[in-house]
Amino acid sequence: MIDPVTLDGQSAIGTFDQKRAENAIRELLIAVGEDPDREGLLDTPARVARAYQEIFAGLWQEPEDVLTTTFDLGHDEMVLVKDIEVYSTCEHHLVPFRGLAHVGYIPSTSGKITGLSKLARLVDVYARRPQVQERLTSQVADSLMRILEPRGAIVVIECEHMCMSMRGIRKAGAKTITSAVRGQLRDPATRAEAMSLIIGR
Ligand SMILES: Nc1nc2c(ncn2[C@@H]2O[C@H](COP(=O)(O)OP(=O)(O)OP(=O)(O)O)[C@@H](O)[C@H]2O)c(=O)[nH]1
Ligand SMILES: [Zn+2]
Repeated sequence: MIDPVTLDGQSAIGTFDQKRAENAIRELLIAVGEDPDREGLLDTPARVARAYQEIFAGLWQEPEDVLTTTFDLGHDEMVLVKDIEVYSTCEHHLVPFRGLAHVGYIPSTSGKITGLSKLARLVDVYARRPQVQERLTSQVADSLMRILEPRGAIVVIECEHMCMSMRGIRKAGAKTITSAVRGQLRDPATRAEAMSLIIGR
């Protein structure tokens, strides 16, 4: 048994094992009644394993890896990046959920801010793990608060879960909306301002 390492409340065993993933996909194909030796499936286990390495790349990253560039611009009002594409994987069914993330924060009084693209990279670090939407949302907010030390942060994520549309209850189009609000953004007026920026399309 390999000791797991803990990453923000999630655990991982630390490395991606391509051969093990390939064997597992081959076994899965047999289990569903397929023939993994037919021509069209010969390269599939290796291909799927590589795809999983990409889809779960966030397991080998820390938020500190992406929230590197910070500037002291002296801007101490809200910064909000909205409509960030999110692709993640439901940890219950290992099928995708996808949608949009909106990430905002009020910089510290010193005006410590990060590059705009880094907010989208931060979402990716956590989205590229086996996830539930609630945890993804709070991990993004909590790591922003920890690393940038802003006065407040808000993260709103809206996604369609394929486990609810392509199987199970089969309700295509249903959207799940989650939010995590920290610090001064909990103040009703500030929160309302952020929400109106997010909702106003
Ligand atoms: N809270 C939460 N639930 C999720 C998320 N992704 C999937 N789920 C739910 O996880 C639950 C798992 O329920 P189970 O009863 O164990 O699994 P199941 O029999 O496959 O459930 P059904 O999807 O209802 O067929 C389902 O209700 C999913 O909709 C998520 O990000 N957050
Ligand atoms: Zn699911």
